[in-house]
Amino acid sequence: MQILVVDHPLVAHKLTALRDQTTDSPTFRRLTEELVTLLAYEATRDVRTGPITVQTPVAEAEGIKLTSPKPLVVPILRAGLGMLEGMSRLLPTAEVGFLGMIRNEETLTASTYAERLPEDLHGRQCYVLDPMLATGGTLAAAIQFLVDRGADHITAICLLAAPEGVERIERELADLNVPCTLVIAGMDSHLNEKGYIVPGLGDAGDRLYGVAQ
Ligand SMILES: O=P(O)(O)OC[C@H]1O[C@H](OP(=O)(O)OP(=O)(O)O)[C@H](O)[C@@H]1O
Ligand SMILES: O=c1cc[nH]c(=O)[nH]1
Ligand SMILES: [Mg+2]
Repeated sequence: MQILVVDHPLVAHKLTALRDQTTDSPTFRRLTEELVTLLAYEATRDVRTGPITVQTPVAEAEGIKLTSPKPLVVPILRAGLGMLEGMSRLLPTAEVGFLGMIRNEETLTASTYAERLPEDLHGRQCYVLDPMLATGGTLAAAIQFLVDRGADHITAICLLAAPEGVERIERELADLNVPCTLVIAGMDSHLNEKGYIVPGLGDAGDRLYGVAQ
């Protein structure tokens, strides 16, 4: 897996504000959207394009356009939903599929509770959105799910990752014959005993949407 930590002062500035526990939910949602748009700029460098000629008022110009099939953006509910608007701003013509996944906070095992994706993903580039890559169980399962449906190019966009989670994904998906890139705003220090990213930003879903019951 190729890993890209986006090194930019605006990304670092917004990420710091996001981490701050005094940042309220509306501000957290806005910062998440802004950060994702910045990350998406880097994450879409490999988006598939083809040549096109357009007529300017002056002359013909050679250019490019996004090709078919359209890229598929896959936010992982709940917290990944907070990243969709920021991604759509950059890739408005992409299609969107949904995966609902929850991590059991005792066992730290991820399970899927909802899925609304095309049955056939052959030839599709997929952009997975999830703010937190902690133990890596959720993202590893999501990537495997998309590859099993035929996706042939995966880019995961996360805000924060823990080294343990990245290692797990690299280990579990070592035999994947699909190019896989991870784009993140920051690589944090480690996981604590509860599987939270340290220093992290807390529970991303709760900070976006309030405490789940
Ligand atoms: O790398 P992992 O150890 O699997 O943990 C990361 C997952 O945990 C969070 O979701 P959560 O299960 O809290 O669901 P939520 O988005 O509904 O809050 C986060 O958004 C990831 O999906
Ligand atoms: O630090 C963490 C770990 C998992 N999920 C979160 O929202 N935050
Ligand atoms: Mg959560």
